[in-house]
Amino acid sequence: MVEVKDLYKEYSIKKRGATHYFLKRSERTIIKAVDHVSFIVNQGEAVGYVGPNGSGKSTTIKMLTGVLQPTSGEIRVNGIDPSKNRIENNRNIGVVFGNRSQLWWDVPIIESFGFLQKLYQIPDSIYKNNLEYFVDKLELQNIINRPERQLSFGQRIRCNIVAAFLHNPAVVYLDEPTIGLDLESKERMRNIINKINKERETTIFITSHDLLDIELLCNRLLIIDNGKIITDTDFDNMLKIYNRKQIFKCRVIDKLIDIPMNLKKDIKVRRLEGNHLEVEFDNQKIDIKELLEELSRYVSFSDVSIESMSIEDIVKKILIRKEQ
Ligand SMILES: Nc1ncnc2c1ncn2[C@@H]1O[C@H](COP(=O)(O)OP(=O)(O)OP(=O)(O)O)[C@@H](O)[C@H]1O
Repeated sequence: MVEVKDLYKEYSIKKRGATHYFLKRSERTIIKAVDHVSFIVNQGEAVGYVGPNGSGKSTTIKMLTGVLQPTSGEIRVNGIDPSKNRIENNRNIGVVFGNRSQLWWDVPIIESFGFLQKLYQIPDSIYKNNLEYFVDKLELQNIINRPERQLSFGQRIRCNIVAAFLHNPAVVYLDEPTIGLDLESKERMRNIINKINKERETTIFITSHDLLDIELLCNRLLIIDNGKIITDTDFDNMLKIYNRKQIFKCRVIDKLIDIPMNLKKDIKVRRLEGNHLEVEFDNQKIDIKELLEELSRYVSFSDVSIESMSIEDIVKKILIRKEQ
């Protein structure tokens, strides 16, 4: 279980023109990277931690893994304070940073795994089982005898996934685990993370700008913006609320009169570019016949389709609504 209470982290950066090594408060700018955040993640949950660039995701993960010390607030991961008991905490957790490796650059991958076995004191039987399982599932047979420096980016990430899961951690943090991967590698990665989460009840805490990762892997979504959690929601519940909103797309043949952004209450123009028109409507309040009648007052159209909102649309909407 991951318990986070009133977590706060500020960075202090030098103002332009400040010259001294020890700076007065007036010579520093304070950035509130994580601003009094609280949440609990139960064992076996898969939580997506999502937000715009600079919203505080990596800073949170660094504090959860014990790399950074909070300015104030409390973290307990299975009862352990990560920054005070880093070694003990490391036995419980696995970490994958999409842009950083935890393997040794010049050493064959299998030897890196061997070092990790010693470091985490993984019993031989567990190590052997896990190694066989991951090598097979991630198709690493032909790469584990080569050093990391000889591997492609995708192969390196796959090896790092194994490194994170070898010691059967209770919690795994994944920071942009599929960044830079091709579609097939992303799918393979998601499948294995999903399987481990379901079969071993490993808690998964994942940040990704690819919201399909979140949609396919998580059952709960935390949205952070400017260091604050603005949404903490069960995924199914969120979809139920937002899937009432649907997107009507069509090709405009002729414009009769200028189309306003808000047609009727609950019908909004999302996009009008060239002859491509997209309209958002609430399917609980507006039926299709009513929508078509309303649109026909402004345009004639063809090639009609209706789609549900993507997770990306929903997150954007939540972020925009918060700004207003
Ligand atoms: N070492 C640092 N020193 C000063 N400010 C920092 C430092 N690291 C991060 N920040 C600032 O803290 C805020 C949060 O950054 P963080 O890296 O946690 O965001 P993020 O949500 O992970 O962003 P991204 O999606 O771009 O990776 C940003 O304003 C960032 O500029």
